[in-house]
Amino acid sequence: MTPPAAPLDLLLLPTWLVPVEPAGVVLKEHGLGIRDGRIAFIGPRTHALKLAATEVRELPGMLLSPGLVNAHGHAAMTLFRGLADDLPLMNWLENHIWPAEAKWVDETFVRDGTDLAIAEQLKGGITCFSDMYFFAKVASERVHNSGIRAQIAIPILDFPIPGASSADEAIRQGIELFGDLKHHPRINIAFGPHAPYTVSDENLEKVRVIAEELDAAIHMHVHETAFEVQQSLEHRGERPLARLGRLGLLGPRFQAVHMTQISDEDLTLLVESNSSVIHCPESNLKLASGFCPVERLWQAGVNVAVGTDGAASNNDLDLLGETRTAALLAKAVAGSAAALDAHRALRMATLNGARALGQESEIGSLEIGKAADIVAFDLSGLAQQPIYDPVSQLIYATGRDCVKHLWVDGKQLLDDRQLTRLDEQQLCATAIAWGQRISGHTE
Ligand SMILES: CSC[C@H]1O[C@@H](n2cnc3c(O)ncnc32)[C@H](O)[C@@H]1O
Ligand SMILES: [Zn+2]
Repeated sequence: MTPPAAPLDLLLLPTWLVPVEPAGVVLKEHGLGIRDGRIAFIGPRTHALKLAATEVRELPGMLLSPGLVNAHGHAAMTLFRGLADDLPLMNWLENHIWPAEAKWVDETFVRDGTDLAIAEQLKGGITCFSDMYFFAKVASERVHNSGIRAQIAIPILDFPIPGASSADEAIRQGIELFGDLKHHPRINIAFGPHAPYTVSDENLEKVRVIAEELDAAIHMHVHETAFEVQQSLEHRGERPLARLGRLGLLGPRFQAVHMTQISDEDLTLLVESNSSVIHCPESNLKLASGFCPVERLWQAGVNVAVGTDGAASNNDLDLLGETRTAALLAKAVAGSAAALDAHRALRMATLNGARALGQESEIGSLEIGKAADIVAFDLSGLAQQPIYDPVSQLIYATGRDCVKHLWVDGKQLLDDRQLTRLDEQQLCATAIAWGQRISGHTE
């Protein structure tokens, strides 16, 4: 006789359950059970109600989906939100953001800015984010404390940055943090060479060797603008992606952020290397950087995920809104209304993000055995009625204010829109104080 299964810790009974895998499926009258932080049951409601469960939550009018994965951002830059708007990339970076970072970014800044970013992301349905910012150890501590999941990419540039006096120093710190956190259940350390125009061949080679040795991901801004490609052609005689290919960086662990410029040769390199592309449409629009041809990449078989980029170039960390922008923009860029339909857009914001971060066996879809990283969207409001296809409604007609509950590893981090582990009022007060200091109102 097989012993009866242990009771579920939690049984969720939503109106719609969208597993994302298999693609295009919407389950009605179904339940999802969680045990020990993992998805232990998905099945018809009638069956679910016969199971022993410590807690049962009816979720009427709600759609349960995998937590959103924000595949690119600079978390602590929340404290620079709105500091330098309406500028093109290099002017924005060189004349505004890098000077502000040199003046203000220290461990306290990263602590407070990362906490603010985590809170904003949890409230927006994001259960996992990728971060690429200074003082990565501090960011990893904030992720650990908050309960969210993250990939933390160690920033590497040829020049001194806050927290590291050289690329060698940054790489050394990265190796140490990788070792410290290699068994962490929610944190992965990656290497983040900033961009082709800020990292030499010599330092890129070092990153390749270390990432290969540790089996770590490489996360990098690539082909963000036409200017970047043109400069590289003028000074090096090759396109940045081709250079990365020549140096051996491309591969399934490579995450190319932006990719607004894609030649036929670039596409072949991405496909053959099985690299992922991280699309950040709102940052690309705001900095007038260009358009990533998502549908062309998708049809060629490239894994495309979505990211917000930092709050200084977006200016929010709203991945649901970003996904809507991505879906709309993809149609305009492809010249086809069928490009990036709502179901594929949701897949891009969940399972593709998980895959880009090397996490698809753990997260990104609601499947038995995966971590219980789940979000409940409330579709009962008037702006969502009537509902023919709840996924269409979610992508095209729903804002992040409809995020009602959220779990990471089965732990509830958002309950009825309230953060369970972070103090929202305190976070606001701290952010306001930083804003006053930075804009020169005090001190
Ligand atoms: C490598 S640490 C982060 C570094 O990148 C800067 N940054 C933020 N957004 C962008 C972007 O869209 N393109 C290039 N660089 C960006 C950030 O300010 C830090 O200096
Ligand atoms: Zn970025």
